[in-house]
Amino acid sequence: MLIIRNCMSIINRQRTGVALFANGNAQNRSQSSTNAEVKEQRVTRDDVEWQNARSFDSIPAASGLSLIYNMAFPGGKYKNMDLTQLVLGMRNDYGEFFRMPKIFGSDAMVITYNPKDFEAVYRHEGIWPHRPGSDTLRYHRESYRKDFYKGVEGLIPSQGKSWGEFRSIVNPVLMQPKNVRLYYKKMSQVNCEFVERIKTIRDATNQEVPHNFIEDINRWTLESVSVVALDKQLGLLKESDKSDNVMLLFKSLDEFFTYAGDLEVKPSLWRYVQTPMKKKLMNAYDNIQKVTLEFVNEALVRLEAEENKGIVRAENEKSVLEKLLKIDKKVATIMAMDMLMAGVDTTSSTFAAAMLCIATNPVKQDKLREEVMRVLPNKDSEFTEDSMKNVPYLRACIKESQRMYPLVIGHARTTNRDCVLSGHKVPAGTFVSMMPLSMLSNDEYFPKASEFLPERWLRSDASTSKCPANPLKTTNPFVFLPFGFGPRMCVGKRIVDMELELGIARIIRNFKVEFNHSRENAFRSVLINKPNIPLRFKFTDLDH
Ligand code: HEM
Repeated sequence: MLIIRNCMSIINRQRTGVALFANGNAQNRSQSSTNAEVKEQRVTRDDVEWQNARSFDSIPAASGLSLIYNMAFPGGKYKNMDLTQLVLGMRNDYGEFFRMPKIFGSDAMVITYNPKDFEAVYRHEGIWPHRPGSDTLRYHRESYRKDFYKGVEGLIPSQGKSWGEFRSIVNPVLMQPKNVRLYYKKMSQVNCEFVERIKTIRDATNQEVPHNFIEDINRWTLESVSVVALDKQLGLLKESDKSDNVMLLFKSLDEFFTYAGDLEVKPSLWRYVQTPMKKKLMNAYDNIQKVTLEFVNEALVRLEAEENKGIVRAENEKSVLEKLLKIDKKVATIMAMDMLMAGVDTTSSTFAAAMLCIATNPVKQDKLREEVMRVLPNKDSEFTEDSMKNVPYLRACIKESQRMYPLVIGHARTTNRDCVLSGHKVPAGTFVSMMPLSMLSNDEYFPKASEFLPERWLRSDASTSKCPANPLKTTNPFVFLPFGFGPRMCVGKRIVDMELELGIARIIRNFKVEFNHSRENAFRSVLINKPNIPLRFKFTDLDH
């Protein structure tokens, strides 16, 4: 999710005319200090590739003023475009490789649509890749509520190493067999509640869920990520059981996405004055912080009570939250907040994409159900680690839907070494935005790209040399990176895998799913690609 912010902040600086004129605000300082640090650590290259490359200045440059006009002013050709349209429009106008000039205090930036460049950037990113995060969240933590955060940056606005620490804690916990079983059990409970909710909200005559089904999906994803972030179920999928705090958290997470999307993408004066939307966003951040802190305090009381009763878990059986609490309560709270903020709309959009693809491809759905029936013989069977190792078609369906409806429009890094991109010298410290978007639907990279073909992600049987390579396989792995790449790839991937695989399997085991409405413009790019049509799926109960 963060990645898109980075793409956005590139565009944003060009888009928000006023923002370009200012220098010296907290956000700009953070960004430039990162770039300065990178430049200081720079290892000078003197190899043949570097010597032969053309200069940075010879990279075709977009005119800053025309970009500002086109993005921000009435009549500008990019003015009313969503991000996907903007990115495709700019490629048409400026080509596959160009730079945004160093104007009005912003750093020079390079935008590339060339997959060889993606590979070069990732291959040179080292173990601590740089990528700026959310400006509004950083402002909340570094300025607005600095007394609370006291320098703990968290994951989302991370310039530093929080994500490395998080990954080193979370991934081992989610790999311990005992923990995996426990999380499977908890997530299965959430998924069974989701199935029951679908049965309750669907229309009794046509079996379709209401037009605002995305809200129910959001409830499900928040409930699922809370199992990890807060060691707690919130009760959002049931009619009773919801405390005021839970509803405040749900509402504030929704507001965060709406307002941050608006402020970080569209022209806004928020960096200089207290706009009404900035006030609302700061209020949403305050509420997320307050409720998360209360839930973390609750968890501490729970754990203390357990300890007093003599219940002691071995180190390798401790939950993600317990491990984070061992570092520090504040760190645990901030990391939990970030999991909640990064883990709802992202997973909901990806789930919606998968369901749209599965619902509109009945032959693939039948094939998927056959596989699911083997691991879940009954509607209420339990998932086991072994069963989840045997669902290649389910995984392929999810991957293929991420290709057809990608969550993000691109990826970004501030290079920490000199790179040669599209034959040009790009010095360390340059903000590079990589845009694979149009390639995901291009036959050159994905044979029969317009078709939903999960088979392209299945391994051909390599045990026999007679077996031909999969002809549908992508021709370039750097084009499709739904969770990013390298040390800085999505820290939530393991959690997402569990949520989506278990959730989709349970739904396909319970229902035949159809979608009998138009899918035109099914998604719209705001910070991420979000569903743009009513998700009126038809869920028909399976007989057995
Ligand atoms: C299907 C759902 C999701 C997708 C497709 C997704 C995708 C991404 C991508 C592309 C990135 C940038 C990676 C890079 O630059 O290489 C990212 C970063 C991140 N994601 Fe996710 N994400 C999803 C769900 C989640 C969830 C559930 C969580 C939390 C538990 C999460 C937490 C984060 C965080 C904290 C970062 C920033 C990490 C950093 O700065 O190093 N994401 N995600």
